[in-house]
Amino acid sequence: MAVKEPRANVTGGSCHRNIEDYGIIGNMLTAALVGKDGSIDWLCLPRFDSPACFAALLGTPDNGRWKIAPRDENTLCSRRYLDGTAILETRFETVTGVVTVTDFMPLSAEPGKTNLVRIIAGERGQVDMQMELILRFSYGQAVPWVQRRDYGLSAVAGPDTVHLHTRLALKGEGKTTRSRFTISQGERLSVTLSYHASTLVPSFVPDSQESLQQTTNWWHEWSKRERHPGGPAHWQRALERSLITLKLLTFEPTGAIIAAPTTSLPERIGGQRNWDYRYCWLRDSALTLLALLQAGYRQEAEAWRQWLLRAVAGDPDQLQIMYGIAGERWLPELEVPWLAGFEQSKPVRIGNAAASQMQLDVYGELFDTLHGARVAELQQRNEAWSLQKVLLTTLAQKWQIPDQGIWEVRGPARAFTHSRMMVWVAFDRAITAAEQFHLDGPVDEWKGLRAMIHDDICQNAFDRQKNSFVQYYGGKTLDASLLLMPQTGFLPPDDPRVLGTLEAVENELLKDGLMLRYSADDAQDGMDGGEGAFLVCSFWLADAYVLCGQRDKAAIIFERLLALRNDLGLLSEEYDCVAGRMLGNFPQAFSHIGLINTAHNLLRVDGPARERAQRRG
Ligand SMILES: OC[C@H]1O[C@H](O[C@H]2O[C@H](CO)[C@@H](O)[C@H](O)[C@H]2O)[C@H](O)[C@@H](O)[C@@H]1O
Repeated sequence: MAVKEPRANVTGGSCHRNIEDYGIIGNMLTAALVGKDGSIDWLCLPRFDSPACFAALLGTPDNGRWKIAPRDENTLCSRRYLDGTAILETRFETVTGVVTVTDFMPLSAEPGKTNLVRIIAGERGQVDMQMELILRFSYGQAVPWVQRRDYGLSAVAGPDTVHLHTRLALKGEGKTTRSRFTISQGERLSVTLSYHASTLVPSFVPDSQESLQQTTNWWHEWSKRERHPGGPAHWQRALERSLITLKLLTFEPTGAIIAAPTTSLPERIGGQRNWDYRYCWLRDSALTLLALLQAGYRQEAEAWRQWLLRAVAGDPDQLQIMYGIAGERWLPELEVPWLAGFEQSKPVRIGNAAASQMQLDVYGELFDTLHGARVAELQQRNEAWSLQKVLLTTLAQKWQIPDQGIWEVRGPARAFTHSRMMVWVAFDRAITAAEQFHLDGPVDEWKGLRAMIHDDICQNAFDRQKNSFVQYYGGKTLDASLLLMPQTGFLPPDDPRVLGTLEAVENELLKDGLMLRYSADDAQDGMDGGEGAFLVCSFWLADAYVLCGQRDKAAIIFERLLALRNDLGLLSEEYDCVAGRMLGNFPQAFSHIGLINTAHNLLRVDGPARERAQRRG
């Protein structure tokens, strides 16, 4: 259901609205963020990780945007996705009438070509409208060569060409293309932006209405495949939206899954915790895959496994924690000096230096996921098992090396408890896989290592005074990732050390009812200033409650988290409880994975947390 709300100051010159004011549309090659005010402020072409041609999200309108909205700024705005689709409809109500703008990206038949269609429909009375198109390639910097065409216009900037197809009268004003028009009840107009590489031939959308129908049908077919766990209607709607959002974060040509389609949406307004998430983290994508798999989406799981085997192929010592969407390894981190940043949160970064970090937990996530895939009877692949055996040989040598941990700290490397626990998971799942599926390997040796790692963690990471495990060996601080202990099967949920940790984490990291991932003040994570509550950690708290038999508390926190979603059902990475607004990249896979898993944990006796714990050897 669309939520009607008054719009304040959303059509003025500044682009800065809240993160939750955006919706996402996409075609599994790239994605765009559409503001409540009808402005598309973020679009990278041709791929998720390509330079943006609309970058107003991280700067000013002059960094590129495409806005279609009533001329009258005094409008009521509401929006919704068409049921079971990624097609976004924004409805504007003015004193003279009502108009809807329907935005979508048809699925591309040719890789590298993208169309973005906007259909404007008069619903009641008459509405005076305006369109403003500011194309700035190369992350909001390069002004293209624009030419008028009988179908609209073409714009070329080096490797990139777009065409605008429309019957609207266009007018060039400075470096902006504008159109003013009136739409009456029953009238429909459409504008399509078509992208292709400058050396290729364009592909047009001949009939926008037909394309809308085809795109709707495609999404309906996809949504129908979902395995519903039942539950209250609003939970089911939330699950469906989260699954569609995860699907939008998959890169169809390779099967890669990105962490989020944006870069540098800040984890603290005005701060420097601004990172590029348009890449494929082994951790995030493995967890996405498990979430898709349990909802019945096996095809995506198989495609990701193929991506994985290609990406990590080669020398096991060169395993990275993240890759580009085609498996690229070199993701140098650069700053974009001409973009002012979301609400002046600088720098804007592209690329991510975390790619060269050591994070031992990824081994555990990989092994857990590959084991989950085997259990789900995805097609068996011998090369996957060969790769796993080689990785364990490397891991056996380096599991004691301090690392950067799940949170990718930029401070000192440490013996992080979560990293070591996930190393234990890697050996544990390998043992289970070998025994359950009769796969060959030095199982006794692995069992010895598994026992040694377990003892090591229990001796060095448990603080008797606090009656809790701690973030790293010898440390005093806590970490929300410790909540995963019972669901990895490392210790049973009724173990007094697990219950002690749950209580300590609640006491120290639960702020305003939401979880911090750690206390940034004493974490020495290499960055200044704190950050918001990290949403996936609150879902983990709910999962721990379910496992520890505190289901009512789990349901309360789950409802609280559902209420934080924006009016379209989307979540960013973090939440600022004081300001009551979203923080961090958006929409973020991690947060939506959390939502899906917790819903299943609450609804099914054999939910994913319990299922995961039972994978223990
Ligand atoms: O907080 C510092 C780090 O923040 C980012 O990493 C976070 O996002 C990743 C993708 O969702 C996730 O895998 C990781 O656990 C999170 O901490 C950023 O990408 C890093 O460069 C940065 O060091």
